[in-house]
Amino acid sequence: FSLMTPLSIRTDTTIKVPAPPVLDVPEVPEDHDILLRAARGEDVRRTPLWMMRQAGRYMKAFREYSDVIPFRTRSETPSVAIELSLQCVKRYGLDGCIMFSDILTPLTAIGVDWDVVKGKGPQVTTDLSTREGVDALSELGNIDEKLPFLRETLEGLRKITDGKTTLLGFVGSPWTLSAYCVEKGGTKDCRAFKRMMYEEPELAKELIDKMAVMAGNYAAHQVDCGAQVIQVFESWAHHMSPKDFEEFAKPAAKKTIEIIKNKCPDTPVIFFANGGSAYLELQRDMGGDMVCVDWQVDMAVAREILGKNIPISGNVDPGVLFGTEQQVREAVRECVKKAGGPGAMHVMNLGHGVRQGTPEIAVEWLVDESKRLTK
Ligand SMILES: Cc1c2[nH]c(c1CCC(=O)O)Cc1[nH]c(c(CCC(=O)O)c1C)Cc1[nH]c(c(CCC(=O)O)c1C)Cc1[nH]c(c(C)c1CCC(=O)O)C2
Repeated sequence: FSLMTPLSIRTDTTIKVPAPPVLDVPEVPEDHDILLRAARGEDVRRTPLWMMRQAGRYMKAFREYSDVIPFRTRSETPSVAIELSLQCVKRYGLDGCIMFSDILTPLTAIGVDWDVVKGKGPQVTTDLSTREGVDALSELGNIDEKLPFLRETLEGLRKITDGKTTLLGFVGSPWTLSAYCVEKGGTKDCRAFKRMMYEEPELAKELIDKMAVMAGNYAAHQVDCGAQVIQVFESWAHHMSPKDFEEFAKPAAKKTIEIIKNKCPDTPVIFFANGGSAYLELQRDMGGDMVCVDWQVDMAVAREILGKNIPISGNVDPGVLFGTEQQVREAVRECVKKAGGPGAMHVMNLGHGVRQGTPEIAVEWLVDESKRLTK
């Protein structure tokens, strides 16, 4: 799609693809790359912030796209992906801009078919529960050839965000990606993948290992395209016991992180295990630079378990955004205080993604309160 052509998605709807956007937020010299610097553990004057799922359906401006353009078209058309990544940054002045994409996006390049179906969520159609399925996976290969939109999106975003906000890339963790594939989408109890893990542990580990290599190289490619920080999402940590995490997920996530750090030693890596705060002590040695914690653990407890020297990210309860202004502001103040005070090796975030239906004004309160707190 060229930037100026109208993008016809349905016969009854035409949505104009925006001209290349400018990021109309003031440049604050002392905040230049504040998120990047905090993720590296450097001294900063306040706690920087971004939010998981900051680009999403809670925003009216986003729904104008998501109501009419299917997910994959939206995330794989650079001009649209750039616009959707920036909407929330422009509106709220966030310190981080995460590219609009999905953890499933790279699966296409290794021969896995998937889509996001309205009302159903992600759906995987390739069968990866068998030996034949796992053997049939291809190597990631040349990403610029297989997923050309990625470079265009990230390079475009970096040009616009440079000096104003930090550009984040991301990947799914190998265990979560494998589970998504074997479950063929969302799941209540992860039954099919658990069966594979217990009945055929070697096959499950082979699949997870292939995902580990893919995710590491895919993330390194994002850095090559302009991403400044990488977050690794173990989104389904809540399906794991500490033992499962140690045996199946952790070695593979460490391998992904190791690949990224070997190829991009200067790029901070954040590891996030959603629902994994019950085994935070197992996440001290992931090999990344920062641990992001979910909202089920008190920030003071998380800080205690991880120690003062590990940069920490999180963990305001996304549900608080349905509360009053006072409650939102209080939650931010408490989180910053418990993490060690403004700028104390902490990146403010929610403990998981912004929920659908979240009032847009509540996000304004959260951002405003975070930015008010300085050293
Ligand atoms: C588990 C996971 C997925 N995708 C992702 C994760 C890890 C983060 C987490 O733990 O939540 C990662 C992701 N997905 C999306 C982003 C964009 C950047 C951002 O965080 O703002 C990111 C970082 C856009 C998206 N990816 C998806 C949406 C919603 C569907 C849409 O916009 O049409 C968005 C905004 C699709 C998707 N993709 C996935 C889910 C659960 C869904 C929602 C399904 C639904 O509610 O219909 C898988």
